[in-house]
Amino acid sequence: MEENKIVPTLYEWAGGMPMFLELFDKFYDKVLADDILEALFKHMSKEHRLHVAHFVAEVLGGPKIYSESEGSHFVIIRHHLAKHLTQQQRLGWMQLLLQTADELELPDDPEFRSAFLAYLEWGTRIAVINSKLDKLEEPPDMPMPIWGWGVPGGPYQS
Ligand code: HEM
Repeated sequence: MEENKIVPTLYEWAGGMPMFLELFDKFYDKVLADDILEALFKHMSKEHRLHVAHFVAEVLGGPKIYSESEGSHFVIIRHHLAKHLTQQQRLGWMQLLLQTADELELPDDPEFRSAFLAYLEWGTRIAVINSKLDKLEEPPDMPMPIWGWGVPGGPYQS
């Protein structure tokens, strides 16, 4: 990355809130049509897809809609407790999300995709770990995660 360039957040580079809303809307449509994932999600609330879109957008540098009016990192972890998620389910979740990202033509530059994938790997593995627990020992005011560009430092801007 060149010097003196303003580095956008991952949220901005992805396309902002309209992109996150569409991404998770289409993604959960696919989840409900998926043999492996349907049973897990068939009772999810109407707001589920909106909350996940707001959460991921915030982690990637977007507005604090999730943490200020919908939940917290503690709350999101609590949603996964005792769900006993499997690696097969996690991989199915990842695969459908990445497929949706391609279909919606999220930026596919190596810098963005490697950072986005790193966050998804981290977040889904945390979800699986927490799903094996029955209760949370963490403090309720634990901070929201914040994800950045990692080693590339930003998108390639010529
Ligand atoms: C980055 C990764 C993930 C994020 C950010 C995330 C986010 C969330 C959020 C915000 C909720 C609560 C939604 C609400 O307010 O109604 C939730 C619930 C849930 N998540 Fe995740 N999640 C992730 C990964 C996963 C994975 C990998 C699975 C399983 C394959 C999973 C399964 C579930 C289930 C079963 C629920 C409860 C659904 C219900 O209410 O019936 N999550 N997740």
